[in-house]
Amino acid sequence: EHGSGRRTSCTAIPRNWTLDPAGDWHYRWISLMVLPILYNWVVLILRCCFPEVQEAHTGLWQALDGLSDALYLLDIAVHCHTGFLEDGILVRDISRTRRRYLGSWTFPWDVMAVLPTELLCLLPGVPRVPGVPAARANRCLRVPRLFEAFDRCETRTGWPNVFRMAKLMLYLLLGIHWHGCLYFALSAHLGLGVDPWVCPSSARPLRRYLHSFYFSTLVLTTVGDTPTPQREEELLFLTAGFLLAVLGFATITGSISTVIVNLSSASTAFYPDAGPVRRYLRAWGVGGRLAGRVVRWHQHLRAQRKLPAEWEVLQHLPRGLRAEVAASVHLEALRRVGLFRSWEHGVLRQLVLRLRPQVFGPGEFVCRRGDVGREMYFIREGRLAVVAEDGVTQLAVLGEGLYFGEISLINIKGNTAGNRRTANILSIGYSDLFCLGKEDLAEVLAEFPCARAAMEAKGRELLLRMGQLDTGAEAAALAAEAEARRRLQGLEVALEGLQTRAARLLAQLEASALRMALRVQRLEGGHRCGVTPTAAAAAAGRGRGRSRDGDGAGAWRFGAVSSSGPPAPPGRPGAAGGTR
Ligand SMILES: Nc1ncnc2c1ncn2[C@@H]1O[C@@H]2COP(=O)(O)O[C@H]2[C@H]1O
Repeated sequence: EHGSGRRTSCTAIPRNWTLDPAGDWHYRWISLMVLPILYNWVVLILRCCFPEVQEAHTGLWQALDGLSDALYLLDIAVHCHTGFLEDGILVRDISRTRRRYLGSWTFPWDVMAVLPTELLCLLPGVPRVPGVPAARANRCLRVPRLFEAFDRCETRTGWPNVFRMAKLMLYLLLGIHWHGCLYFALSAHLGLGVDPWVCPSSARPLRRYLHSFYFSTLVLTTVGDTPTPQREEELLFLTAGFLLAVLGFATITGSISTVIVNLSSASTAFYPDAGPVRRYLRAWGVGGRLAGRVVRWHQHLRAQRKLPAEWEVLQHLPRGLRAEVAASVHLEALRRVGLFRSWEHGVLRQLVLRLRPQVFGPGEFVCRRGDVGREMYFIREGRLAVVAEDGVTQLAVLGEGLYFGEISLINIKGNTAGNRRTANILSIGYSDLFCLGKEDLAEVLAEFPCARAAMEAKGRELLLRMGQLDTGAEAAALAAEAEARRRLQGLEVALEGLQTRAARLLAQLEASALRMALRVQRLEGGHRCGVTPTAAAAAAGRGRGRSRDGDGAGAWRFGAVSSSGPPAPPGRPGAAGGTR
């Protein structure tokens, strides 16, 4: 979590260390900060309203107050050293994190929460009570940090709904605690035990507190079974309490019901709801055994924790993360499929995203002979029978780690059924399958010719056994394939020969162009100061370049002898002057 390795001379902590706001250490720290904040929220009001509690343990309160203040101050330092995200990158520069915190809205609140307001008691005229609790009321201003800690914990915990319930209960208890303390303060102001409504004058502070807490529970839970208020102050206090109960408690109980609804909706997100299907069946008058099978199928999913709708649950995750989650859940099961055993981890991770879990109940046909094949299946759990045309005779039983339904998808030569199912497949008990679509299978097999070969070999064997392989057609297809391959090879060889010939012709053309240039130079040499061999060669070279561009022989214009002359080759000053 450190910004750099620079260390102070007296401590092992680097001076410019920073915390990652999403990291573990930050989480631990804000979880720790819950304690002093709750301490101030619970104890200050208690000490204010129950002076005997304050006086009985003055030393303890002073020590705890000091500790809470130290944590508050330390939290400001932690704030200054907490990184932040900018363009998705964590900024760990201390000067920037500090500047950001000082400019944030929380900073003034944090400072106000640690101001030593109890020093006001030292002013002349103010009664000198050590650690006056009311003067420390500003310590309750740290509550945003408490909410931050709760939010973080809610996202991290594996039991968010339990946590939400616990949080609501805490708010509830805190509300009753504050109301009880205020009730006792009012009772003490009016006189303890002067009428049935106020707190009785009991000797023990615990008893007084418990009575107040009980009274407030009755008021705030709107039970209302309290003694009738006698005085105006009592009437006002009770009315305010009931109003608070209506508003606050309605909110809290509403939140609790939301949590409960969330609990049930979380499970319906995992498992399909049987209700609508049952209502649909009832609406169409479908009952009896079929409706029973539908109900039993839904029950099986819940009882065995089978999640056929898991992709809907994961759909909002980015693809890479989804692949990792799916792989961590299903990879072990995929490894048990013989076909995949030798496949690489990365490939299986890609494959797992294409697989759809499906659960079939007892006696259900997964596919029927003659249907067009659109997907194949890998058996994760369960037993399935290959059933003869009579629908009863079992030709084979397939179990965990095997696959079926591939023959109609992979176009085996000589397969008389074409793209139609060659057999009936019946689920004997409940079968948990992975389903792979035809297009997805084609893509996977294109990447893995070995897997295709293995599948084709197995499929051929089955077709042969079932008498659905036309060996003549297979041989003809193989021969046609071999012939096509042979022709293709022939065409490739011919093409290669043509390319060689074309290259040779081009070379000949260039050579003759060069020869011609030299001859022209020699012919002109007698009359004028002629073209140098170098310039002629350069001109020939230019001609070569053109002819390659497709300009052909027409591009040769004896540039070497034109009035402008060819440009001088780089690095040879004076060469241009030597063209004539
Ligand atoms: N005798 C058999 N033993 C095992 N599996 C079979 C047998 N006959 C057919 N199958 C499988 O059942 C599947 C039915 O659909 P397909 O024809 O697509 O592919 C078939 C094979 O995968």
